[in-house]
Amino acid sequence: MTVTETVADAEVSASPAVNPRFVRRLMRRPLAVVCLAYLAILVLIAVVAPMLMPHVGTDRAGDLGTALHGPSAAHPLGVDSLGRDVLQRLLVGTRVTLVGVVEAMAVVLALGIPIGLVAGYVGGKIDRAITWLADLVLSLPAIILVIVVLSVFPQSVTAAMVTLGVLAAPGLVRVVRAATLPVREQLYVAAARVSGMSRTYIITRHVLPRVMGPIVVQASLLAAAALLVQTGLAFLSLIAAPPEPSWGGMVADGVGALFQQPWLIWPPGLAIALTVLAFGLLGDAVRDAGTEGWSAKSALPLGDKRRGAPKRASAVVPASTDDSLLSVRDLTVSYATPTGPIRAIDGVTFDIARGETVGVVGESGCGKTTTALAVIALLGGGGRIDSGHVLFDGRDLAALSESELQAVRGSEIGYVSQEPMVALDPAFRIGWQLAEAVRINTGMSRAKAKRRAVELLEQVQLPEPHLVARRYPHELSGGMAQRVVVARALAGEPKLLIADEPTTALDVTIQVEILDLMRTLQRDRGMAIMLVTHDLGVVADMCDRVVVMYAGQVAERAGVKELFGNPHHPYTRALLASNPHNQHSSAVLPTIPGAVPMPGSWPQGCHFQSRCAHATDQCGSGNIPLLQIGALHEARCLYAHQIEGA
Ligand SMILES: Nc1ncnc2c1ncn2[C@@H]1O[C@H](COP(=O)(O)OP(=O)(O)OP(=O)(O)O)[C@@H](O)[C@H]1O
Repeated sequence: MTVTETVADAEVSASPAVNPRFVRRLMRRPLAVVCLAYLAILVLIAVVAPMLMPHVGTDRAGDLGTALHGPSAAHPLGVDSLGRDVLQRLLVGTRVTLVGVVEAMAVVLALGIPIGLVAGYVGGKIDRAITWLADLVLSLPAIILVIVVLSVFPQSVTAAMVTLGVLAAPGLVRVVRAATLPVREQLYVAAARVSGMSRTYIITRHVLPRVMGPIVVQASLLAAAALLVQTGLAFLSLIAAPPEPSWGGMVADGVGALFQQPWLIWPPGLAIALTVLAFGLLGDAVRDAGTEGWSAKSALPLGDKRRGAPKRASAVVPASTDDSLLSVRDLTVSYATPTGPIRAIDGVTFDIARGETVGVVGESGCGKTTTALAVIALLGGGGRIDSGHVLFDGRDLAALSESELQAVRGSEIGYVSQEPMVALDPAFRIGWQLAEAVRINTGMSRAKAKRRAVELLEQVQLPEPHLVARRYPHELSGGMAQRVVVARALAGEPKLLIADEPTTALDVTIQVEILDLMRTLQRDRGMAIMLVTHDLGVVADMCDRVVVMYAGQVAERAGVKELFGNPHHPYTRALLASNPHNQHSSAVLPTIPGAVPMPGSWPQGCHFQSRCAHATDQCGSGNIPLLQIGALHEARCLYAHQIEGA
């Protein structure tokens, strides 16, 4: 048996919902076991008791001579005011009580979970509309509406409990929405989108399992509330009319005979209290067992900047250069802020040819990540492409719909982020996550996709790939996790790999290994790479061409040797001078005074002028164009031709 066949049998496809580890964790909790056993017995009683004792539901009276007798051998829980056996009525009354709870909960869950997930995940206007509607429904007086419904459907348990379910669902909607918001920002959700997965698939596979904890807790509280409302309505004889036994009705009987036989309220009262307690304690135990297995590392938020970019109408699309795989043309991106939109990317243009590695460099805040995310339309936090084109293999990605983009992401463009640990879903085994990406991007069968997952792990040089496939993300080191993320990016055999600082979170020796791996994969597959990095050493080592970005603009672009040997923009020169790789003496490392201006506070004219030793008055007026220095060399500086050599 080969390594790949072994994993096909392995637990690659285990999902948290059926995860035996979860069941084991739950069963380790004595309270959970007791509550489960109690509720299981109740369900059994609800099913069996009415069948074994059909007369109990219709008996208007029993032996009146024994009425209000306390517990005895013949009647272990005593006799009610009409001479009927309390134990029998309690057992048969379980059905109507539980059916009411199940009906209400079915409605609450069927409405609350999907609507809450959509509100939290999709956001925007849909979220606002759902939240408004939920608040409106929650402000309605539930009990009064239930009573109004009962006036139309007298004594109908179903009508009462369905109405209650509809009125209680907004509470669950709010909880699910609130739990979905942070999950939506997780890198592994963005990674799933980059892998080409549909919105519905991501919501059900990646978001829903992570919000199950709050759902279970809220559902258990709502079940307890539904039980109390149901028994309350029965107490008032609004549902389950006598002689039908119900726990609420039995409490009412007990209250009627409180002074002659106070014992009568104890059996139904205790049954109600214990069942409410069981729902609550079980909910807590399920939540704790479910979250215990997740790695704390997975909780790192993605940050504001990685969510879907709105689609933009296509204008006249310029042609890309002949051999270009990716041609970014005059790309302008802005972020919505409380004070209005601010421009973060201003007219960025560059090309990446097939099989070529292009480095995008610049200080923090220059717009490298925004540019990378705009290419695959994964801008977040109110980011949108205002103008420009992202021409990829003949199509303008900036004008495609979300579903068209799904077909490109993952299968044609892979994405590797800087935080491998949070780019993997902590709830799934590595093999499952890779197989899922393979299946979605290639349409392979499940069995083939599992084998391909292990092949990919072999290709990224992970030792014992079949064992790695069985592990969860928190069981991997940072370097291993980044190899897995690279493997997943390769699942669809992309033509372009966007690597956004792929080694930043790794230590130095692992950085070298990951870069070597990317180089090897690129050579073997002829894939193009867009490498976003701060590290000029990495650029020199890996790239064919370089795009230097400063404050949202391209400051200079050239072939790597040309740029390092003959930089013409003062910013490029300053960056190279402050590069520790260039320092051969023990002299103090030069730094660039000042800081990159924030979007919204860019100066008129040259964005670099306030930090530039060559700046003149002329630099502060008008747009500074990119000047041609050589065939493939341009710099955005009025004095570019006067500035020579490194
Ligand atoms: N959601 C957002 N809302 C407002 N401004 C944002 C948002 N995301 C990013 N920005 C701003 O856009 C600018 C460019 O950010 P970006 O992350 O693209 O820069 P970067 O060069 O990739 O930086 P780093 O190397 O630190 O990742 C920054 O000034 C940043 O503060």
